[in-house]
Amino acid sequence: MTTSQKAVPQRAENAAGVDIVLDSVTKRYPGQKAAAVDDFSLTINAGEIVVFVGPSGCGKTTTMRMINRLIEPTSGSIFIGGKDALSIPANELRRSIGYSIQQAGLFPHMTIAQNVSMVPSLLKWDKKKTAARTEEMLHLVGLDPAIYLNRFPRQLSGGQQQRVGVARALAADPPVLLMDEPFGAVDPITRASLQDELIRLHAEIGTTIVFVTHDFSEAVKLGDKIAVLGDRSTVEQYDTPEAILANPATEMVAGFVGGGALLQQLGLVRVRDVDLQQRPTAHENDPVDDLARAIDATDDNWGIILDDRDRPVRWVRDHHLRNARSLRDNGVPADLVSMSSTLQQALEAILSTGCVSAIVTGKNGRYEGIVTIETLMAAIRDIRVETGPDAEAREPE
Ligand SMILES: Nc1ncnc2c1ncn2[C@@H]1O[C@H](COP(=O)(O)OP(=O)(O)OP(=O)(O)O)[C@@H](O)[C@H]1O
Repeated sequence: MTTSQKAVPQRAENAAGVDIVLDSVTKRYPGQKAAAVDDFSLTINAGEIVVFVGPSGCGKTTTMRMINRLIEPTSGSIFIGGKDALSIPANELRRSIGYSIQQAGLFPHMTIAQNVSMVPSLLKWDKKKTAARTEEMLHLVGLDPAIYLNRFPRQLSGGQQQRVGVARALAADPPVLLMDEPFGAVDPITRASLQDELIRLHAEIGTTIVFVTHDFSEAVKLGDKIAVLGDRSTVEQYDTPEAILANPATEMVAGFVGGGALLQQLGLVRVRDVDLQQRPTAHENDPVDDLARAIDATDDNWGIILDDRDRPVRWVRDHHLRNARSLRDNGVPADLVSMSSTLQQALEAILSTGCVSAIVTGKNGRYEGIVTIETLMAAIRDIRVETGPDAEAREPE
């Protein structure tokens, strides 16, 4: 195991989500000649995160919104958990599908408690159950109910509002969650930590998630599968991030990810050639509280335990440390890459374990830092600039 937000806790075996099947779905907006979504077919397996990624205007949002019928398809069928979504009254359908959008879409005049409890209230859950669920949801997204329940959205940061948006979308325990660029409006650091939160949350609840983004690195990080969409929601490729990175099916997909040649080029760059990130570390005999505090002070929620020769042995998440008396035997054994590993090896380590980062060791196996999927995406971007079609024509600096 390499270190990972994505791998911990392990995905629920009995996924709570349901299959979604879109069969020849077409949407033609009134007055439009061409369809916005043309004959779209895709099966989304229960409990998976599937990311729709593609250029602006290609039809991602339209496709997603047809699943909860915020947009009615012109033709085609949609089955959710085997039920014909088009034959269920739209309001009823929407209560069974969580929906989270950019800037959270919270009601500004309602408290956080009222926002989160909206769907349970509509479903006429009793007050006690609703209140308990609201608190549970805030805990789940990392917000202390004692502090936030009675606040209004304007009294929260953008990232906190986004967390409340996710809590609201999941409050009634829907088997399906639709997320339309939910993290598009927050800064990159908050965004990375919201992505990590989503991975953790999904592993706990097993909901089927359909996620729309423009950002391929976000798709790689979050997706069990990625659907790369072209014009009118044509499915250019639908596969795991690993398979898409290794074998882009079309030129358009290759344009998004850089192609197989690029992967080989990743094999030419060493881990020592990129900027490593850091996470809090502690030795096995150090006080638990010190590491817990150091982790708390970061935007991520994990750290690394070293042996007495500074070699990484395990990594821990904040929850591993709650009530722990010692760092010894705490956490998850770490798989490692070295400073001389290639970025391709680091990528393989990350992808083969479904992780989002790998711990790096240097001389004598000592801890040096971590490589994340973002580091690799940045390296890919650099390689593209250096070797892209315009590279030769460029003036030397
Ligand atoms: N209500 C509408 N009426 C008419 N045309 C629309 C409507 N909504 C979207 N469209 C058109 O349908 C096409 C697909 O739009 P859609 O919003 O689904 O794309 P998208 O891939 O989600 O785009 P973006 O990434 O920019 O949000 C676009 O050409 C858009 O102009």
